[in-house]
Amino acid sequence: MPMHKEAKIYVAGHRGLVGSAILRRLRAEGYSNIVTRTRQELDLTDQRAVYQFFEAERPEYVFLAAAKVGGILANSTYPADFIRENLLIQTNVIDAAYRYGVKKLLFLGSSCIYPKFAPQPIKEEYLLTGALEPTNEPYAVAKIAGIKMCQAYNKQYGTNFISVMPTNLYGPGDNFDLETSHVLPALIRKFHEAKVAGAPHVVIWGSGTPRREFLHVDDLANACLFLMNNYDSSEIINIGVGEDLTIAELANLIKEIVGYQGEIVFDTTKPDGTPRKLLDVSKIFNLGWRPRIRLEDGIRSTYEWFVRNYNC
Ligand SMILES: NC(=O)C1=CN([C@@H]2O[C@H](COP(=O)(O)OP(=O)(O)OC[C@H]3O[C@@H](n4cnc5c(N)ncnc54)[C@H](OP(=O)(O)O)[C@@H]3O)[C@@H](O)[C@H]2O)C=CC1
Ligand SMILES: C[C@H]1O[C@H](OP(=O)(O)OP(=O)(O)OC[C@H]2O[C@@H](n3cnc4c(=O)[nH]c(N)nc43)[C@H](O)[C@@H]2O)[C@@H](O)[C@@H](O)C1=O
Repeated sequence: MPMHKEAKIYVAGHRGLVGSAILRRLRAEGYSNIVTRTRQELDLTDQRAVYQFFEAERPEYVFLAAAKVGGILANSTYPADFIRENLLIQTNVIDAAYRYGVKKLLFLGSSCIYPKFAPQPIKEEYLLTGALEPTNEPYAVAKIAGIKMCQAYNKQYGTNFISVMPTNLYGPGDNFDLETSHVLPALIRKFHEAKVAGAPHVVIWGSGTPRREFLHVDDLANACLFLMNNYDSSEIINIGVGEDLTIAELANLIKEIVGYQGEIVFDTTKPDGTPRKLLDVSKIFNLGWRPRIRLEDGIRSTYEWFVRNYNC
């Protein structure tokens, strides 16, 4: 059953890339009873605080978009933080959702849960059929635990917790820190700063040959609301666009959009990560959902957002 417009909805992680987009979308669609807490107000790794919050607020629906998130370097530098914080946050929120009678919860997984060498495009059924990519294995193991926890609670307690697997995301509100960000915001920043400084070249990590798929976060938010209102299965479901490109192609596209004239240099001492990560999106497409924002348009608007918000 779809959420009614006055339903009490908790968006966990509402200041992040995904949570802020879900909040925008909920407000745009007229949902008026939305609960949020900053990390300062509610640390989701603190079980007691999470139970107290659910007991006091009694949300009917939960979008679980709070997590420890980062790009390839952050994941490989802080594996302990990635597994610990994600296990704690998701365990606390999923368990509290069960204990305090949440009608439906949407858990955000990630495409990195699939085997490193999964056949392409990646179908949902490939989960746990092979070894994971080492640069983000602890994060992926935490996400897989979250999926299994939702499924186990549905089976044992009859809850309605769904798990969605988005591909790589980007958009307004992304993390542009060069040490911890994902590739797309990192390249926007690198090309912009090189243009402003008149630098002769921009360094791209790895060989440029890995392929990635990119989904604008406003499309992702749209998909999350669509699934919250139309999907009631324990089976995981992919969210993507169904097309990918190489990191070198992405770099050239961003270079052109930013208007940078210099060279691109590849630093092959940095990891490539998974060689290819293209999701099979036939399941969500068959339900009637489609992304709307073309990659080039999405990068252009995200670049404009970056320039406005980073004061450069
Ligand atoms: N970005 C991507 O490319 C992809 C993301 N996803 C998934 O989407 C979800 C959201 O990711 P994204 O929006 O990119 O991440 P962000 O880092 O942008 O946002 C994460 C949010 O979680 C909050 N948070 C983190 N730790 C805690 C804590 N201990 N207590 C309370 N709040 C906390 C952060 O709060 P604060 O702002 O205070 O730090 C922030 O609002 C994650 O589950 C991620 O795995 C899936 C696929 C791709
Ligand atoms: C969403 C997903 O995101 C991560 O996996 P990833 O897709 O490998 O992440 P990424 O965006 O950081 O890199 C993609 C590719 O791009 C190359 N690359 C080039 N130059 C830069 C660069 O400047 N920064 C970054 N970060 N990467 C660069 C980089 O070497 C790699 O080949 C995991 O957190 C994983 O857990 C997860 O869920």
